[in-house]
Amino acid sequence: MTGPLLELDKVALHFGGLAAISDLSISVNAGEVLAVIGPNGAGKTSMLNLVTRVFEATKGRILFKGQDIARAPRSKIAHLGIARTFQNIELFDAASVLDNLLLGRHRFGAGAWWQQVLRTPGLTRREEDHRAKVETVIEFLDLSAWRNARVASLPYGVRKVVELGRALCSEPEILFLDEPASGLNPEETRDLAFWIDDIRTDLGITVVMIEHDMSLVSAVADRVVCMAQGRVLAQGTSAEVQAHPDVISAYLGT
Ligand SMILES: Nc1ncnc2c1ncn2[C@@H]1O[C@H](COP(=O)(O)OP(=O)(O)OP(=O)(O)O)[C@@H](O)[C@H]1O
Repeated sequence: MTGPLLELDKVALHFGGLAAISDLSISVNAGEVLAVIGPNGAGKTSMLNLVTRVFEATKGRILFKGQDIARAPRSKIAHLGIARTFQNIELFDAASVLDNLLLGRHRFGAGAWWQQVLRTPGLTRREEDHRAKVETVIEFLDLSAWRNARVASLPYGVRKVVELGRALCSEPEILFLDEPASGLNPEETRDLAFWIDDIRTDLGITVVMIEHDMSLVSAVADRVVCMAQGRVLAQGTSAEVQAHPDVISAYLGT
């Protein structure tokens, strides 16, 4: 594939009279960790909600591997290989860690109804494949101690890891993380930095991370985009973006 893995091309999103995103163009290269930073209300989560089709762009194109997905059905997004986590963790609290992770496999299907009724060998094989993949994710994220625990009983930091695990179970090509470090203690944030690096290096998954914690951004991002008022204000390395005068003014509100 030539060109970026994902490209937002002059995208806009309006809520009534409010322009949450205006003329936004961002490229994501395969294999990179891109951090998106910006002050509150800059449009970072809206951008992610456009790519994952929670919202529909008012204008512009969103190209994933060259295909415009700006108006694709929401149900198609996971099938294309795009996964995400949420700012406010979205898991099934009453279910176990294992069952939540198995839900991450839904894009690969549960088998036709007749296979389920007849318990065909094909279905059994498919279920075994799902279990095996989930076990690799449990090992990768060091979740084995929590495998059978109900999500509701888990500490906040572990729930965040489970949500990351569920996204990985869908074997995405690109993974969006919405404020992955929020609510984590320094040790958990350090673990997260290692995992993000391993997700890119060992699993070959491209990562786009919306994050306020600049220590995490500096530790893992190859490139940083700073958004403000629904647009790109600056982009470059973490050091370049943090030193940019427009970025400093946007954070100071001047
Ligand atoms: N569903 C919605 N309806 C109306 N306005 C919305 C909606 N979602 C977001 N907005 C508005 O769009 C703008 C961008 O919000 P968004 O949540 O994308 O910013 P953000 O950069 O992610 O902020 P934060 O860092 O605080 O999460 C804000 O003015 C917000 O109030």
